Amino acid sequence: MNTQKIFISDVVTVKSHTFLYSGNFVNSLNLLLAPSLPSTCAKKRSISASTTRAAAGGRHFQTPTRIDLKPSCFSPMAAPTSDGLVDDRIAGISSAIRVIPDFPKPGIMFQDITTLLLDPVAFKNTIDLFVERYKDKDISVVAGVEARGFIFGPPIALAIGAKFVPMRKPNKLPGAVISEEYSLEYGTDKIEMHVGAVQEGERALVIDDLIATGGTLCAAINLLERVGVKVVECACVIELPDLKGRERLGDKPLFVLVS
Ligand SMILES: O=P(O)(O)OC[C@H]1O[C@H](OP(=O)(O)OP(=O)(O)O)[C@H](O)[C@@H]1O
Ligand SMILES: Nc1ncnc2[nH]cnc12
Repeated sequence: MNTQKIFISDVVTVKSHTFLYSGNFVNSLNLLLAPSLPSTCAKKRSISASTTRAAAGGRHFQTPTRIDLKPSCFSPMAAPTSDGLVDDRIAGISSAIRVIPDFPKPGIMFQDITTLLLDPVAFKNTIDLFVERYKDKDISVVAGVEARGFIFGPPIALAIGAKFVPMRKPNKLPGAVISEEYSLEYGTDKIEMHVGAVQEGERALVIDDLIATGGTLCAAINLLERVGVKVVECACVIELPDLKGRERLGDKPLFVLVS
């Protein structure tokens, strides 16, 4: 395996939460860290058509219609595995993630994992890296956060012999639920879990595609801990470190592949 040394940051706690898509600052990060990226990374894309989507919690985004699904810019850097070494599969995962400037609104560099899903090798490597890490950790619950945690969570759960528990946006689950509210830039949002999906004393992994401010993962952790589940770790494909979501998780370990 080809490896290189990488710094891993520690986990600390912050209390406040502001929801934001990681915009300007990730933009500058990409430009700083990836001087060899195609120049289209820095340019605004033309929007050929748009539709308005009302998202959960009242967020309204102008959604550009795109023509191609080929990677046009790449995530700037591969993140470490737990031992401070970079697995050589990480570079392929990183380069399969497309970055869309100005989506869903101007100034935001959207980390698009749909291109990762189009690459069976990179997608499998993503799942394998998580499975290798969690297969011997006595985890009985993989909790995935809607929507993109539903893509990565189930194959990990199947591979490690755990159940998959969806943590859904409000009013989607048909049975009795417990809810956890969390703050957004403007207003609040909520995630919900079915009552009885997990039992006190179980050990859980929380999985999502990306951590930005950390509000979503915090809410997922709180939901599980409220019913007596031990959250062993949170795992994401992507971390946007400058948004300090890791700090918001307090002493809860966070494992990411790409940042
Ligand atoms: O760390 P945070 O600041 O909480 O942000 C991270 C969350 O934001 C994105 O989901 P989004 O809320 O856009 O929902 P979606 O997956 O349904 O599009 C992402 O998939 C995470 O779940
Ligand atoms: N920049 C970003 N790309 C994709 N999902 C996000 N969720 C929050 N910020 C995001």
